[in-house]
Amino acid sequence: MGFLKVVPLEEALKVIDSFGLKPQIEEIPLEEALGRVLAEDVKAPIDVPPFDRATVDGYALLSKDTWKASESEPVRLEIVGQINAGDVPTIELKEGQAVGISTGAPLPKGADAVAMLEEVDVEGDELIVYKPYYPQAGVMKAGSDIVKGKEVLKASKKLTFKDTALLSALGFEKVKVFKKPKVAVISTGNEIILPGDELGVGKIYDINGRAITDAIRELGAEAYFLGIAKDDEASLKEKIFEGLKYDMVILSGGASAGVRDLTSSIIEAHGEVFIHGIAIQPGKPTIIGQIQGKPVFGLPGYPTSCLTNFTLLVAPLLRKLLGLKGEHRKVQKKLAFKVFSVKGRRQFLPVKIEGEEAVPILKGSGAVTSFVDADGFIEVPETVEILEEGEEVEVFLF
Ligand SMILES: Nc1nc2c(c(=O)[nH]1)N[C@H]1C(S)=C(S)[C@@H](COP(=O)(O)OP(=O)(O)OC[C@H]3O[C@@H](n4cnc5c(N)ncnc54)[C@H](O)[C@@H]3O)O[C@H]1N2
Ligand code: MOO
Repeated sequence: MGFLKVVPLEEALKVIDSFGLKPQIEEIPLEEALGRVLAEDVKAPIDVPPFDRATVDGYALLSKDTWKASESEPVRLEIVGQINAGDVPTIELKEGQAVGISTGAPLPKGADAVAMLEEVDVEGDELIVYKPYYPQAGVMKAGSDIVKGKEVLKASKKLTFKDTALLSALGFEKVKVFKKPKVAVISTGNEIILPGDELGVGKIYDINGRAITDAIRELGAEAYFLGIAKDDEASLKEKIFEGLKYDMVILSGGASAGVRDLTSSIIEAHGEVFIHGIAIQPGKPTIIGQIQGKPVFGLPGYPTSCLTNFTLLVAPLLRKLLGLKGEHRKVQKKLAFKVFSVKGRRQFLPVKIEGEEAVPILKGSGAVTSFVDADGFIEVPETVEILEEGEEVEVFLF
């Protein structure tokens, strides 16, 4: 067993593209839409508010009746009833009339302003008005918040509570969103145990399973952690086949060329291995294959290699399936100190951002803190061996 052929990153990305996975759309209740990605542009089907409504408790009236009103010469209007929020107004106001109205109630026909309760007096069925009211005073016009037909949300938007509030205001009971891809996650290795298990000699707690599962969830997709497969054919095969219930399978560990590294031979036995080895550092021992038409990724065991390759290979696929647009977020920083890189391998160096500086983390890909402490990574091309202190670098944020 050995690496079949180490290929450039672009070739690995082409293979992933050739799986031909496309975003799927589903309609879900608004109740479940928070955090989901909108699959279509949304136009307002109604005016908001849907009717001219009172913004204060008081009296609806005809503004022109009040234009001559003053403290010394108040205007008297006849009170002809009361309209409360939720009522259907049947009254049509005529000159010289006013009607009691509560905040949120629809304005009756004829009325074009509302006088606040505190500003008027009532004597019997007479309203005494002491100042002029201009048209629309105390009124929120139909469509003044959102006008019918306006585009309010764009496809590919991850819905926040503000967006779901907007959709609710527009009366959407259901929303079209992109389906969440379902991903099976498997850690492999006789040495890997789960938190809660006793830490025997030679054992280590699982990092990759947790990291990948939660990275997938953070993107908005569904992750199913199937636990740890032992380094034997039966155990690995069982977990991989369990994983084929989902849209794709991600394994970590067992991807390099050691004698125990069975992942590649199992994929080959039941499907195809397209790639076994990518010319990047970290992350060289990576497998991309398929079984029963489902993509199967074998990521390296070293945690930082595993997470880097998840970020470079799997996350873009998941983002595409989730309907998310936009490239990796990048920032320009200055390198905090000189670093040496391996010639002939494209390197992704984890860095921490401190102010205007990108500080390289040199603990190696076997360290969990290489990615936990990192804010992102910088790319060093194959041809570059030295990056100088103070050099401008582009940091791809995690
Ligand atoms: N002869 C060669 N050996 C190795 C090569 C190579 O090119 N030729 N590459 C090295 C590099 S680089 C990497 S990266 C590792 C990756 O190897 P595997 O993918 O086979 O991973 P394992 O051997 O299973 O594990 C490596 C390391 O990571 C620990 N590990 C594995 N899974 C987890 C997990 N879920 N959580 C935490 N830690 C994990 C494992 O215990 C090992 O210490 O191969 C090198 N060897
Ligand atoms: O490829 Mo390993 O992933 O260099 O650390």
